[in-house]
Amino acid sequence: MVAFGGKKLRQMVSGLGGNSLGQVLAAVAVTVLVRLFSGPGPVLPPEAENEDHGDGEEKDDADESGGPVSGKVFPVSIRWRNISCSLSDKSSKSVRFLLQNVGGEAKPGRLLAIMGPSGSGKTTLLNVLAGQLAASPRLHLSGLLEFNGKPSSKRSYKFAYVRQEDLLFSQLTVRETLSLATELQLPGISSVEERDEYVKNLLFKLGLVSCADTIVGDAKVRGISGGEKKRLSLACELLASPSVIFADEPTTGLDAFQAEKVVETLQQLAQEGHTVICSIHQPRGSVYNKFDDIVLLTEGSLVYSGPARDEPLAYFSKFGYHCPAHINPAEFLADLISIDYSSAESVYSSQKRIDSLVESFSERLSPILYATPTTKEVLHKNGKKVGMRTVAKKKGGWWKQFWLLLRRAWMQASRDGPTNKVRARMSIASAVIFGSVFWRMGRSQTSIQDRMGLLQVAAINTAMAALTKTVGVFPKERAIVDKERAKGSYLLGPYLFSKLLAEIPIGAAFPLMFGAVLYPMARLHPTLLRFGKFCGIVTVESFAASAMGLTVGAMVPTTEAAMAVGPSLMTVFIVFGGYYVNPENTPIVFRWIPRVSLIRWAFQGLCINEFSGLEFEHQNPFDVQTGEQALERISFGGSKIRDTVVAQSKIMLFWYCTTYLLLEKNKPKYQQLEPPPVLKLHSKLEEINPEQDNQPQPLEDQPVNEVDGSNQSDPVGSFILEGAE
Ligand SMILES: Nc1ncnc2c1ncn2[C@@H]1O[C@H](COP(=O)(O)OP(=O)(O)OP(=O)(O)O)[C@@H](O)[C@H]1O
Repeated sequence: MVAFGGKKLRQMVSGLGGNSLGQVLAAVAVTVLVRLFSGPGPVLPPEAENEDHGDGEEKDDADESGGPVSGKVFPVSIRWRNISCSLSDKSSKSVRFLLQNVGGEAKPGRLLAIMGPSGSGKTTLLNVLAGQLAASPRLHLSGLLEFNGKPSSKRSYKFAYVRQEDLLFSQLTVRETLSLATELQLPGISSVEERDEYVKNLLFKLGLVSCADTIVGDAKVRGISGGEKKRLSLACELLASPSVIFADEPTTGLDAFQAEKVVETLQQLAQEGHTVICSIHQPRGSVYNKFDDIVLLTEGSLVYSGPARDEPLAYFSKFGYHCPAHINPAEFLADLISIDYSSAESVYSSQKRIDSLVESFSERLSPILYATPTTKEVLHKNGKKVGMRTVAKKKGGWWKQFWLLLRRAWMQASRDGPTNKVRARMSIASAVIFGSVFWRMGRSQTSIQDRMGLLQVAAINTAMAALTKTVGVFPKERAIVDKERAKGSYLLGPYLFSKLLAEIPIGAAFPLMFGAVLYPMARLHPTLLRFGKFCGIVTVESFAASAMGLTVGAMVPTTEAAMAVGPSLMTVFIVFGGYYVNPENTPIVFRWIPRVSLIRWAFQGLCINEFSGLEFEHQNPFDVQTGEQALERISFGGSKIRDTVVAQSKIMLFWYCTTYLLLEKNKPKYQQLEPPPVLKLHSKLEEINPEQDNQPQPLEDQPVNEVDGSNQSDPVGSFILEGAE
């Protein structure tokens, strides 16, 4: 093992001149500064805030739904009752209700908006309905949820979940995004012409024709607009032929025009037979008028659930709250159910008003009768047609997936000009700075330590550059991949393998640039073969560091966490990088680290490449005369460059396998929906008063599940659910 640490290092420093250590420290400091000031990190897809993944769907039900372009949709009604979601705080032993006894209904052909002030529970309810509420031991979720009269555990329909953040590859054009998604998700469309036609129809349907050949873009390169991104996300989701479309705040961050276009698209999809549910904060009047139904939430409680437009205004006017003429009803409703924090009295009075509205509505267990219930005829009509035009859902084979993903990964990596420019500038800048610090090293005794110092910082710089690039990008890309894999678009193997291959040419370019500038400047061992080996060693090290970055990105949920974990982990490998500490002098538990440190192996390879065959000027008999003697002093004598390559390959393989296993294991988990306490349910059912004004139908009378003809209103039996997936 390395014997060149601790005391020997001090001896060397004093023996070979203190300047060398100063140079090393200066070079390390420069590395850090270059990293800090070399501009923003690379960006792949647009920023992802919620790491909530996986658009769930029933994969075995492909034949039930028509293709998105055909317009034939399998109709699905959703009903929910007594949905409560509580969050327990162990420290204070308190329980906070995020949702309390919420009920409602969404029907095919109708656009339902979940509205309410910020923090009222809109997203929570949407996630519950989609079975996508992230699992947490602090959460407790109970209630009744059924789809076409069947418990949610037995649902057999497809749904799309359009998230607030748009998870798209930034360097692909709109057409390429859809075309690749079609190839991956619908391999049944085999001919290019057919696929182009399919994509063309989708572009037309979603109003994306004018931007079809524009790249999606990101924070660095302007691409399509926010509204277009949202519609592209919708288009990608429609490929799965969903019956139900969930959209979480689809208008957030959009200007009024774009917001209206997005809601118009949702309305159009609803009119084609999809059941569309979206959460929305405070829509403008023209947007509000596009909703067929609304659910109004405040502080997790229901204030109104039923038809939109004039009905809620009529309902609230019964309590003396009249919407003034020419006022946006959405604004009126938002004001009505928001707490006014302007003064103590206003807080008290608005809270009182909200409490009484919640209480009034809770007295009606079932929501107000929907204006245009879907008839049996419509459901059967649509139901019969589906399947005929369904595109075969059999996924393409391993190699087909691999080639498609390789194409996509290559387009993403090679077109990302700003990121590649930043990386190239960073590589050249660090090489120039190190080259200047270690300018034209001679063959004096002091140059031995200079050389070692330079090779160590070169190994550190290469590893850190590759690691930071990967951890900065991969968590975001993982969100897209998780989403696509949840749809069953492809397997993990082809994805990882294609990513590895696509990134080889670009990943190799930067260490090569670094080596090409640094090598002559520092006047390292001056033969072409040694130069080639130097570049080869740093390139292999760079790939090993990238592989480690993938593992970190697969292990933690966000880019920020990966940025914290990755460099910290690398610091351990730097400490045991072969230069700073002799592992023999460390506690036994740490002595294995150098064997797995990619920095140490790179350093060892670079030292062997540099020192073997070199001769140094010497005056004293104890001076180092040859490179081999210098290698002996750091315990690298007798080692070969091949050892480095083999060890780095093993390290790389280890990190790739770990990434694979982590990605397989770290699938998102969702909160289970438990049935509400039976007694509570019974007592609530007994409270139903069919005589009440505006009273919705009692559960027994509600027309649901016309598709299979069964009576879905079985008040207890069919309501006992096992919860979302
Ligand atoms: N897993 C969770 N852990 C802790 N608090 C949570 C969790 N999920 C939701 N909340 C809290 O529940 C409340 C409702 O959140 P939710 O995101 O559903 O509100 P929202 O109406 O969608 O708000 P906004 O319009 O601001 O997005 C918030 O106060 C939120 O902090």
